[in-house]
Amino acid sequence: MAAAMSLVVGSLVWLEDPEEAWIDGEVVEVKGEQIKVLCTSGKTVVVKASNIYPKDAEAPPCGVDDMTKLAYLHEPGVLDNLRSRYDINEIYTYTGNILIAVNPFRRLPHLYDSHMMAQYKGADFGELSPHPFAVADAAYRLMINDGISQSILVSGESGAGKTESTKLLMRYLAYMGGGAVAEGRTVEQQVLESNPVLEAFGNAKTVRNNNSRSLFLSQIFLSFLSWLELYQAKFQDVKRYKLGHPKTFHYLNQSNCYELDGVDDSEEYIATRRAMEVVGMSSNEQDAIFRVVAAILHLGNIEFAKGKEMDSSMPKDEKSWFHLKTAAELFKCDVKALEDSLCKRVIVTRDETITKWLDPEAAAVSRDALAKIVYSRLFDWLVDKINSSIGQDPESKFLIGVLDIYGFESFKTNSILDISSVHLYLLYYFVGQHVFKMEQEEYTKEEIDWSYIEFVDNQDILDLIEKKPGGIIALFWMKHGK
Ligand SMILES: Nc1ncnc2c1ncn2[C@@H]1O[C@H](COP(=O)(O)OP(=O)(O)OP(=O)(O)O)[C@@H](O)[C@H]1O
Repeated sequence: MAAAMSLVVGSLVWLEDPEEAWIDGEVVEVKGEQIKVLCTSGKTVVVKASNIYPKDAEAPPCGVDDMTKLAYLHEPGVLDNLRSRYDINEIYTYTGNILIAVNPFRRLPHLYDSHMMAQYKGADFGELSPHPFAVADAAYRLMINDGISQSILVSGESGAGKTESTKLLMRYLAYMGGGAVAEGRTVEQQVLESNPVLEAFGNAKTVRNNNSRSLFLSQIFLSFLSWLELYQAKFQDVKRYKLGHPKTFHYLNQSNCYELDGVDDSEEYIATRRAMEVVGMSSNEQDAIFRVVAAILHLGNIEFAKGKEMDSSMPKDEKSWFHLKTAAELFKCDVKALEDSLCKRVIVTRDETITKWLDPEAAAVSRDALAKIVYSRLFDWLVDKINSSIGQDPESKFLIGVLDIYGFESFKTNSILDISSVHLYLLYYFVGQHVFKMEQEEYTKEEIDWSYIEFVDNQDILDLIEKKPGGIIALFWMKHGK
């Protein structure tokens, strides 16, 4: 049981329900560990005392704006509070200095207009309703007044609203700090327009979210959104880059999904181009970007067959030769050099350089690796370009980092894509160090009477991965001679 509560007839409680998650009710009979509860829904159930959580009889019907005000901070209490607030259109709630956002799945423009930004400017944290602007304002003022860099971590499962929240934080920070105008564009405009550019090149449609960052750079095969825009929008561009329908490209046709409801690809393409202009990309640079993107697509269509030498490979047929030549043309590199980079591997030892043929299977792996690395470099270039065009001051001593990172999602099978050691660290730092340890130290310092809350952190898992010399990574490098 969550809290040591004395259950008597008349106690209000929460109990788990397979459909509703949690339902509430009133204890009508206590027989040792067996508790009979009359649920609000009308049904009566008998449950073990250890499966029951106390319900605060005095909780306000509209909920509380900071969960630390709750009498019981357990799962049903937290969820009930969030729902009560959501029912009155309050999508934000604090837990101390953490802001919880519940995705409204509808536009709420009145919450984010310039009048709202002006209200939050300089207001004490907690003075106004919970809001991302309040978090951004607190970070901004701490940086300016105390001269300490700040970080804001935005986390949650896919589709939870991280990107939207991040945009709001950025909008507020740009509003506070971005007054300067460069080449007719304000820094605020440039910061905000950097989003559509990064989204066009970094996002993909997933089962849960049409514009998901979850696969950011890790699976370019699914990241077809910008290619799709590219194809649909401008016929002359399609011709220039020798493109065709997305379904003719291996890197785009894996998901069999070429259209998104409510998304007009040509409009998106034009918006992306406009955003690229706003963030300061010249038309030559834009052309180079789309050339690289198109080249990657052609690269993906090169298939390999057995070559003349033993265990060697070569482009399979005329079609593959066409894509190889087009990729080379678009990359502006030598066709033979590109072919060699796919079909051969160069091993440099201390004494000599050995060139080894790759069989068709290995050549395909090498092709995909090249596509990924080029795409990844392109994306890094975009980020650098945006940063320099926004006028990031290399001399600046302080910064506010906004990290938008998906949280751990518990799927039936969790793959390596779902959780990384970065997540484990963040979880360790944020939940373990920040939420629990720091709070508990604070209580001890202020001599507040409280009972120690036991929590299991993920230090053991981190040690398993990273600890030297016995961790997985250390063992891996030991085996591979580094
Ligand atoms: N505050 C909000 N107001 C209105 N709509 C919202 C808000 N937050 C989220 N949404 C809606 O939910 C959708 C998904 O949100 P978002 O893309 O921010 O999720 P995410 O957590 O970043 O997902 P992923 O990890 O998959 O990238 C948005 O496209 C938008 O329609």
